[in-house]
Amino acid sequence: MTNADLTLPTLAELHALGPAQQPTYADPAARDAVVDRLRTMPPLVFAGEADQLREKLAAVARGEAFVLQGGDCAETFAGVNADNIRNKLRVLLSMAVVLTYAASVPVVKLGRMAGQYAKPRSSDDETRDGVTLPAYRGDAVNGFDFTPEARRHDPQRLMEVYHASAATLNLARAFTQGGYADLRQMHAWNTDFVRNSPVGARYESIGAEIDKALAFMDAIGVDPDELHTVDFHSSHEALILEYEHALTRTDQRTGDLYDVSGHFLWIGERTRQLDGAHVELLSRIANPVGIKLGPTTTPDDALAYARKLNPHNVPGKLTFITRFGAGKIRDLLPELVAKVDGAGVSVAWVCDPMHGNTFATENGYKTREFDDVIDEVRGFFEVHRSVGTWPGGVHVELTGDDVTECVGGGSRLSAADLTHRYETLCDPRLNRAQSLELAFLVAQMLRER
Ligand SMILES: O=C[C@H](O)[C@H](O)COP(=O)(O)O
Ligand SMILES: C=C(OP(=O)(O)O)C(=O)O
Ligand SMILES: [Mn+2]
Repeated sequence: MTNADLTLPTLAELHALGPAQQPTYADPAARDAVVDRLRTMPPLVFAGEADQLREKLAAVARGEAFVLQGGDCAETFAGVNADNIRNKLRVLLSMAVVLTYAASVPVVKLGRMAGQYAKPRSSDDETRDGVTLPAYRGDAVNGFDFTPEARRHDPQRLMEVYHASAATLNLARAFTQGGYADLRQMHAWNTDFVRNSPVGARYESIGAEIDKALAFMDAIGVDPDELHTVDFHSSHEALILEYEHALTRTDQRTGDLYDVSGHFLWIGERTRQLDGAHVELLSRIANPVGIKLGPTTTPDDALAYARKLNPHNVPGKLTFITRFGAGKIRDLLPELVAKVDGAGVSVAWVCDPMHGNTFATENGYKTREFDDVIDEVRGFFEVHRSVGTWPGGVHVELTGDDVTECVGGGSRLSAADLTHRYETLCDPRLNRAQSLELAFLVAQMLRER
């Protein structure tokens, strides 16, 4: 048994806990109709798949595997097309190959994909040229256009989240199981604009070594399935209670509850109140779950989260995703890790080096400096090394396209360069080259351990 209590609180009971960051729907009857309809929809993922992922994350908690979790800050309905999904998948697959090959460690691949449509925001409103409207909260809630109609919270969008997630998952399953993820295709994942960069060349040279190894295996008649398909899992922040509640179902095999909107769900930094609705809901499900821990998290908080979210201390059930910022991680993380480890809590530790390192440029772009991102990962490795725990993975906001949203990296993007292709609707993502560079640097940190 992975959870404490097999009953599901009602939506009304969850709302009575005063959840943060929820949409305000003007028409409760329209909202209820959407929720009722969602309750009848087939599961997007299967409970058995969530169990398999939990087993893989158990290996991470034991120090035997590494998590690569990545994707957009905010997926969009407009982004549900083959090119966009393929580009994200291939950057993740390329990064996973670099990590697996260069660091000889199994990589658990988790997309921030097929459900990542709802955003918590710092402010409820946005003002432009003296006009104030509700803030954009992700395509799950409202539209990005700065008009009163677009910014209205519309419950019908939850139905669209379901369909967009289904379409994305369907293509991801086809890509990862249907031949495209074959290791022999790894050169094809390297797109032109990266191939001609130093990091692209480095990737191609790993590719040449892998080709040699594959030819050798061919010659001796070894051809394992693992070379042809990839295990890929979906994840998103479980933010909108209506949506996650409607997709929480009892598994016929075990009688346990699963949130079938994704394989892995996490609780965000802004909704991690210990007695709050998000922690309550995710404490009832058997999926592997994560919780973002920012710099205000005390060691006792972390122990309380573990007791609540994983009362039976099941390995692989709980992931702590720390997001302290490069300037704080070395000071604040050691005590947290030491206390959790000392209490015998089984947890996978994952580093989100993005959300503690966001700043605005003088020309008004929300950005992150590539060196800060790397420095936070480095700090994460240092802390785990000093405590004697396993740095279990990274969680990054990235895209498969050649966008200009984060400064720095091999091509030294400057603040002025951000004007070229700044396309995110929420937080700045690493572009494809920056993502591959990060993979090489993390592989090196793993090797040096
Ligand atoms: O993705 C995370 C949050 O939604 C995001 O960082 C909030 O950004 P904001 O401060 O612009 O609202
Ligand atoms: C909202 C996010 O992060 P955090 O909850 O850590 O701020 C996110 O992952 O996009
Ligand atoms: Mn974000």
